Amino acid sequence: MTDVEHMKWWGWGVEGVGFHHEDKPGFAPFVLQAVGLDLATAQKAEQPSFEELDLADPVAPAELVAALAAIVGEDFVRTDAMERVVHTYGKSLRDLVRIRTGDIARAVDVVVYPADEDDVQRIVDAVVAADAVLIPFGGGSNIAGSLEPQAGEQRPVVSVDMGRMSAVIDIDADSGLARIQAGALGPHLEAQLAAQGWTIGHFPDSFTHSTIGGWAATRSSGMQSDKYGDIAQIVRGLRVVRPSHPDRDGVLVIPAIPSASTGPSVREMIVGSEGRLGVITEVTAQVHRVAEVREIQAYFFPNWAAGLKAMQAISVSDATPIITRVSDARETGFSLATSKERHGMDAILAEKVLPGIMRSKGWTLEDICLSFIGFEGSAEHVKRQKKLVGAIVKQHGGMGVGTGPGVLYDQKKFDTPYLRDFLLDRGAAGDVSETAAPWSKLAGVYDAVIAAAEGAYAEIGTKGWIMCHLSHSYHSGACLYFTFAFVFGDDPLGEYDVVKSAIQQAFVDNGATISHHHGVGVEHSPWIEQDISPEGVAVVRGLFGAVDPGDHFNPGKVVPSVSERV
Ligand SMILES: Cc1cc2nc3c(=O)[nH]c(=O)nc-3n(C[C@H](O)[C@H](O)[C@H](O)COP(=O)(O)OP(=O)(O)OC[C@H]3O[C@@H](n4cnc5c(N)ncnc54)[C@H](O)[C@@H]3O)c2cc1C
Repeated sequence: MTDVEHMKWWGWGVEGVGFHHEDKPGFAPFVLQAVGLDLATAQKAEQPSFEELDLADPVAPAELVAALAAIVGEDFVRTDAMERVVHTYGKSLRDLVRIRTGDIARAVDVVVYPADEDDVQRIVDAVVAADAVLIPFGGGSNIAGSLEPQAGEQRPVVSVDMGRMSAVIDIDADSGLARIQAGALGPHLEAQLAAQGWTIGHFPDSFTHSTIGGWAATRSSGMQSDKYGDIAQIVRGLRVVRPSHPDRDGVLVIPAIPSASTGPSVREMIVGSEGRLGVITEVTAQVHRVAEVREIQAYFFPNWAAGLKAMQAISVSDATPIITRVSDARETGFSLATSKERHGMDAILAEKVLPGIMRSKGWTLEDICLSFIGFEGSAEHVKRQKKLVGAIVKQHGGMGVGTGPGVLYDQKKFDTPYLRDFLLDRGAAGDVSETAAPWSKLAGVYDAVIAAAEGAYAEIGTKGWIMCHLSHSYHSGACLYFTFAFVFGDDPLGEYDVVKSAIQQAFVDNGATISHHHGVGVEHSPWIEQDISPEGVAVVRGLFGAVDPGDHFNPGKVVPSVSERV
């Protein structure tokens, strides 16, 4: 036993926890209307059987396994089937479908658990000496195919699980800088920081099952990025282990300097490198004092255009919210459908009074858009922020409805990821694609993506659903986050590819990026040239090739491999 926590081998999160709709009366009718799935009659699939997985024997030369065991001890080198399966995929829809159907083209061979940076250095050197492949593993939550070995990989593949390295090492309270070991999962590092009155302020939806090393390696962004920044801003310093040289160890050290003019930023090269430049062992993160007051306020807008314009106005105003988020009318419908049953005054307010007020304003209820805006700071600061935001909302025809829905949003934000498994159990795919674009292009991107998804559903002959919210606002633009779902036919992955590809292509065709915060992996790399230009890809490929000429570090991710080795 390693005591390192992992998610279910076949799905999201921990065993025994899942999505339930029995207490949400609007959910079943919503799903029926959205994708034609009748939850009353849908057959629920059996939980996949681990014993039925057909896993090839590991390519694990005895000398390599012995060398790794000599570094970390035998208990921390694993070649058993469960460990290999858990470390082979992330949690994208493709991963979930493949794992459920036993489709594992190439599993990792050996899993090793270093205890400290010295172990990592010796593991890296042993892997390179054995001409093997090394894939760093954080929480295994990525959804871009960032972990899977290349299908044709002949060399042994070693997954380096960072889970034993999960400490907050120290906090420089003067500077608000915390040194954190790369394998710390969100709740673990936040608890250690909170014990001393600090927070990292980085809360991706996958927070419970992802690590700070993984966040850095994928250029992650959390729901409070408007105030605390994306991980690229939060990561100030880094330690990264690379192969050692005859005259020095291989630790690349980026000190935590607020800003430097020292040539191209190596820190920026590491952030988003998805394991291709080495193993991140430590991150020095900007942390903040836990705020005195935290409030998530809910607002409604008469339509999407008004909601977008209001978010843009907030982003360039004096207001500094932690979250600005607005859902389109479809996602608003979904949110209302996943609300728990209401009783008494609560029901009367939500179902009669509120719609009555909206109608009296001339709003069409099918067009309304729900928005959450979050505030943190001193009581006085929060009060002022709410006033500033309230005025902007009003100018754009919106209205505030208080903190009630915001409290619910805060409570259930980490539960929603279980929904994908619920749908898959009943023959439906649900997944996400997200992007960012300048404000001037956002409305066009939105329209193009909705049209592209509808075209894709028509192509595969199914009734599909797509909805969107705006989150992560910047001065020049914002992120659009699309969620799509459909009941699949005989070829779930083929059909999924048609929809996902149509959406990704619509991003690049309309001036948006292929990924705002989910990284590239292998799932988004087909569009990387269209995103950063062929010359941009040549630069990235040149970097990876020059510092890893043997193609040992997570080959094939971010930019497709051109190595002859696979
Ligand atoms: C339901 C769901 C919701 C999500 N929500 C968000 C969200 O809100 N925001 C967001 O940004 N992402 C989100 N994600 C995506 C995912 O959680 C992020 O990509 C996350 O940063 C991955 O972290 P991890 O620790 O799980 O890394 P892993 O999945 O284990 O690894 C991801 C990549 O990073 C590399 N890596 C990991 N650790 C290291 C290390 N120590 N050194 C070098 N390379 C390393 C791996 O080799 C791999 O290439 C979501 C995913 C799911 C399934």
